[in-house]
Amino acid sequence: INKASSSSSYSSYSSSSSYSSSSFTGSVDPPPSSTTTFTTKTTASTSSSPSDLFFSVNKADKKYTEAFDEIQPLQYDFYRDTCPNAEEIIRSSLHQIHQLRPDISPALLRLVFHDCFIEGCDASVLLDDAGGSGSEKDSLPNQSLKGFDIIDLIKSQLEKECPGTVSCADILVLAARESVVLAGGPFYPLHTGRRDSMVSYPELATYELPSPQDDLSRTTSLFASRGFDERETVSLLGAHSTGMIHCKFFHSRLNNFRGTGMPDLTLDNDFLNVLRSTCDNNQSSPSSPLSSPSPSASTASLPLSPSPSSFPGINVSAVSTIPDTAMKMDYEGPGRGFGTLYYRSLLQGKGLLFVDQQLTSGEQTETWVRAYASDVNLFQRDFALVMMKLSDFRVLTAPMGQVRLDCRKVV
Ligand code: HEM
Ligand SMILES: [Ca+2]
Repeated sequence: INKASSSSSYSSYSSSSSYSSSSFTGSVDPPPSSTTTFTTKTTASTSSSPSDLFFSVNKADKKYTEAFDEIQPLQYDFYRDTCPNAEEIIRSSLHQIHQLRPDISPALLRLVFHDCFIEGCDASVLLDDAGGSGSEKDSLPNQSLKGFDIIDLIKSQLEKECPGTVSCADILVLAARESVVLAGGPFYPLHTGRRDSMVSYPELATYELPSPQDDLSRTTSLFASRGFDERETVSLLGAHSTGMIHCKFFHSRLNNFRGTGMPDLTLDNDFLNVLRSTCDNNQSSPSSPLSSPSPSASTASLPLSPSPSSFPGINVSAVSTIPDTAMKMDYEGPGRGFGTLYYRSLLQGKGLLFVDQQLTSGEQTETWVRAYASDVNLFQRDFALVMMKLSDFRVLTAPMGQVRLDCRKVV
């Protein structure tokens, strides 16, 4: 397996993390109520980026010592000579697509998370099954992923402009960045020069991707094993400020939660009723009964971050452009934005997924939920930093990996 790092480097990456908040957006002060220490994030840094650190960590890794001298670092504007319009093509394509299919931006953000979490940001999630050995995209946690067709579209444009040059892994992280911006989140700088994996990891995707039913300790340990501390985990989940969620992912919380015969008691009562009526109304659709075990069965969905103050004004509208989402609910209310509302909803017991709501059950994580609920700038700054870290996680660079010509197939 052609990877530039070993799993043993995860912890070194985390514990010696020296990429600094201050190098990007100014120093990060703890919120007044916080008891967390910030030694890793506020320490002044001589390393200019997470990827620099990544390479210094791996230089010490004997397994890669021989090949290491050849391994190229990620670079700022890697395609400046070979495909100078690459980033602009990705940006403008996404803006155009967003006009027609606004559901695609959140889908791409989710896609990059599911790629980077499994063996790093190497576009492994985009590979189709070849030869019957399975693929990540067919694994259970990935069956509701969308946006593969959009990546294909962008890739085909880039292939016309500069054949065989821009990797699918770079397309994915750059597209996700645009998606964040389109959702009202922060812009963050990204280095490029990632290469694509030659392998798909269906088993890892099945067992290592977090589940919406996970409790806090499972979630924090999955993220910690990839070098993300609790603060970073809470900020990453702020991605749930945008997009849709199908009833099937939270339906078990509404009536018979974990066999208790009762709903999940951490759910706010009014909110519970809204969720019940939304999901149960849509159960009546003959083509999509919620009780069916089919993955595409439950078609009702909600914005991940509903405005808590606007339940009476829910506007339910059919969205014909989203084939696997029959209903979209638009909550209109004051203060809609990327970040703050999601965390405020959690504080009010209005998290849609159990895994989201769990963030308020731990001392450290709850501190961060409160901090982000009240300080959108803090959230946006942390979110930008953690997306940079995620996007640089365990990347492959030349001479490792390859640049695929078709994102679904190894060359
Ligand atoms: C504990 C970790 C996480 C779990 C269990 C989780 C689970 C889920 C689930 C079940 C959905 C609903 C999918 C659907 O209804 O089709 C969803 C949607 C989404 N997730 Fe996560 N997620 C996690 C973390 C993240 C992270 C770290 C990101 C990005 C940085 C992210 C981005 C998104 C986005 C943007 C959507 C909306 C997708 C759309 O509208 O198409 N998630 N997530
Ligand atoms: Ca991957």
